[in-house]
This record gives sequence, C-alpha cells and structure tokens, in this order.
Amino acid sequence: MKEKGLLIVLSGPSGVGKGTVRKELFSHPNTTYEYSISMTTRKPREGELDGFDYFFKTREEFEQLIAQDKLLEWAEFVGNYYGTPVDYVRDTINDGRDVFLEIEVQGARQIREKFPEGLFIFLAPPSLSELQSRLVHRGTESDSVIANRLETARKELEMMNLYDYVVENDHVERACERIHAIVLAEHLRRDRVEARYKKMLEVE
Ligand SMILES: Nc1nc2c(ncn2[C@@H]2O[C@H](COP(=O)(O)OP(=O)(O)O)[C@@H](O)[C@H]2O)c(=O)[nH]1
Ligand SMILES: Nc1ncnc2c1ncn2[C@@H]1O[C@H](COP(=O)(O)OP(=O)(O)O)[C@@H](O)[C@H]1O
Repeated sequence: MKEKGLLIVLSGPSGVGKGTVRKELFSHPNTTYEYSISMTTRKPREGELDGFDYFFKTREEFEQLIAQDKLLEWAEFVGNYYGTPVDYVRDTINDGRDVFLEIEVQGARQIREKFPEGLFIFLAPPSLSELQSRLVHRGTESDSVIANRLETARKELEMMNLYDYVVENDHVERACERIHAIVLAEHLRRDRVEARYKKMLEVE
C-alpha cells in the first residue's frame, strides 16, 4: 500500500507572518509540499485571485459547504469564515504527497482532534510588541480591526503548548529553514518507526 503523505499544519497569531513564511516556502522549487487553498467569505484584497489565494465564497455558499461536510475544519475569524476543503486534503495525502495548511488556531485545534497524526507547527513572534508593529505596518486593516486581532492574538499565544513544534519567526528565511528541517526530521522519524515495525513483524 502507498505510504500516506504528511499533513503539515502551520498556525499562530494573526500578523506573526504565517502568510509571508508560507509564500516564501512555496516560492522555492524544491518545496515538495502541496499548499491547500482555503475557502473564505472575506473579500479579496487588492491583487488576490480566486482559486489562487483563496476560493472566495458568499456566506450562503460557505454555510452550504459546512452543511455538506465538505470542510475538514472551519472557523469564524474576525467576522469571516475560513475553512479547509476536505476532499483535496484527503486525496493528496492518500496519494502519498504532503499537504501544507496555513490556518488560524481554532481550525488547527479542530484538526488536532480529528487528525492527531498531523504535524503541528506554531509560528511565534519574537515579542508581542513586534507582533503589534507587524500588524500596523502591513496596513491592510483599520485600527479597530488591528486592536481586535491583537486581543485575539494574546489568547492564541496561550495555545502554543498544544503544538509539536514552536518556530520563532524572527527572520523569514530562517523560519522557513526551521520548518523544512522539522518536516525532514518527521519523515525520517516516521520511516524509522515504519521500518522497525516491519522488521518486528518479519521476526515473529
Ligand atoms: N481555520 C482556518 N483558518 C484559515 C484558513 N485559511 C486561512 N486561515 C487563517 O485566517 C486568518 C485570516 O486570514 P487573512 O484574512 O488572509 O489575513 P492574514 O493571514 O492575517 O493576512 C489567518 O490566521 C489565516 O491563517 C482555513 O482554511 N481555516
Ligand atoms: N520575520 C519577519 N520580520 C519582519 N516582518 C515580518 C516577518 N514576517 C512577516 N513580516 C511582516 O509582518 C506582517 C504580517 O505578516 P503576515 O504574513 O501577513 O501575517 P499572518 O499571515 O500571520 O497574519 C507583514 O507586513 C509582513 O511583511
């Protein structure tokens, strides 16, 4: 039977740099993971494309996806729905390829419960003040949305201990190298466990 791919979940507070790190990871031709494009009811930002950055949906369409069980997880984050298409994730993993999700912490928690064999990586800011300054400098949200996201971020940081790894996003390239190293180590670990298990079965 074909060995399954890994489900890699990158999460962390808003503004920590998840999107930036993910784009950097996927800008390298040697990145072998497949990025799962999420569904959202958020309006596209300038330059964002449907089917590339997100699948942009109306609230009615999204609620229908929930009702039809088409989402591996979903969450309402600062007034909008976000969710992961279950078929894409299942088919890709079953085909032996690694899937990479970049999602907020409520969704990551749901996946941890449904799919504990996933690899959970928390992207952490160097400090809360650096997190605030990243949100302000990004300039995509109003002051009230930033205040709301920062308040949420404080609670999100408390969930760090539920993850397999914490990666500090001090420099984007360094954070990417750490993520690559973690995925590689996890593959080696799983291969070793698998080989050992097969060997034990042979002996008995
Ligand atoms: N639960 C969940 N969160 C998602 C999904 N896709 C994106 N997100 C998260 O939703 C949050 C808001 O995303 P977005 O509006 O693009 O803003 P930004 O990432 O803060 O620039 C971020 O924390 C994303 O990681 C998803 O499929 N499920
Ligand atoms: N390592 C880093 N050092 C400095 N700024 C960063 C770093 N990573 C991301 N940023 C900046 O922080 C802001 C938030 O990053 P973003 O990727 O949108 O965060 P998230 O997806 O977690 O909400 C952006 O302006 C981005 O350019």
